[in-house]
Amino acid sequence: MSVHLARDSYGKHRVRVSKVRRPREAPANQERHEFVEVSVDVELEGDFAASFTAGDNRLVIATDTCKNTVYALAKDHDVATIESFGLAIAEHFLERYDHVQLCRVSLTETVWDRLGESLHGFVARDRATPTAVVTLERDAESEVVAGVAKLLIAKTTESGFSDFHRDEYRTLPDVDDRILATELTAQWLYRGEGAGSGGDFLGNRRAVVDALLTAFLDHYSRSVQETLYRMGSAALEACPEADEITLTMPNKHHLLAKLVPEGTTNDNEVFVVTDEPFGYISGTIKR
Ligand SMILES: O=c1[nH]c(=O)c2[nH]c(=O)[nH]c2[nH]1
Repeated sequence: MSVHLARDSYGKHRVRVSKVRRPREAPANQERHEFVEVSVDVELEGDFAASFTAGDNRLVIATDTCKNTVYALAKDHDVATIESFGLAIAEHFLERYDHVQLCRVSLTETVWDRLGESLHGFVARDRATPTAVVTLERDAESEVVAGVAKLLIAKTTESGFSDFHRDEYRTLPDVDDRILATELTAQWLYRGEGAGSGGDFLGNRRAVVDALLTAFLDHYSRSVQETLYRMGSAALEACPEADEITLTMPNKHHLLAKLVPEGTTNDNEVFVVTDEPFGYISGTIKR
């Protein structure tokens, strides 16, 4: 039997690093700190086939070395955005190692919000997580996919679902007033110029998330599908540098509860919240 290595990559995942930005103008407990935390996945492709097929490790940059590199770069970089930090990491691997052909860096940020007015106290936000996937390949256009995950949003009216396909399997009635709830994931793509280290990733991120949330609310939703398309279109309008955006919007169902005693009315007030099964709607909108 003849086989060959069709594709390979390797690297280190979940390199978790935090950074305190300190002005160093006063004692630690009297100066205002900034605190960021990022989980980084580094993947390399290049001249590594021999390590798979012949046990030849000479060109292998150990995954442990990949991990050390992330910490080393975190010292020199301000980690102002995960997009720019990801670019710095990917650029390092391509510049330092001629035999690396492609470096993909995937990052997830744990956002620490300032605790009140404290100089150095923070509380973690476990929602609306910023994400980024940076892919740099030799002699190819750079690509940065910025995103947000776990953005749980709901509206308690201005949503319905009716006039959908009728056949013998359908039991769901038309409804013109329901809860629309979803855990939004959005990923928008920058290519070429827009994917450079000079990109305004933070400003664009704010504009995209703002546009998504505004568009979630600004219309009567006839379906998750329609709302997804309107949200994605608004995001592209708000961020000219992004070429396309992919949204996934699982339908977090809130079903009208049947109340006892028999005959009690439920005027759209009490709902059964179900995790499974759930509707899953996704779409990519391009310019
Ligand atoms: O917005 C919706 N889209 C669907 O495709 C669908 N299917 C369903 O059962 N409820 C809904 N709601």
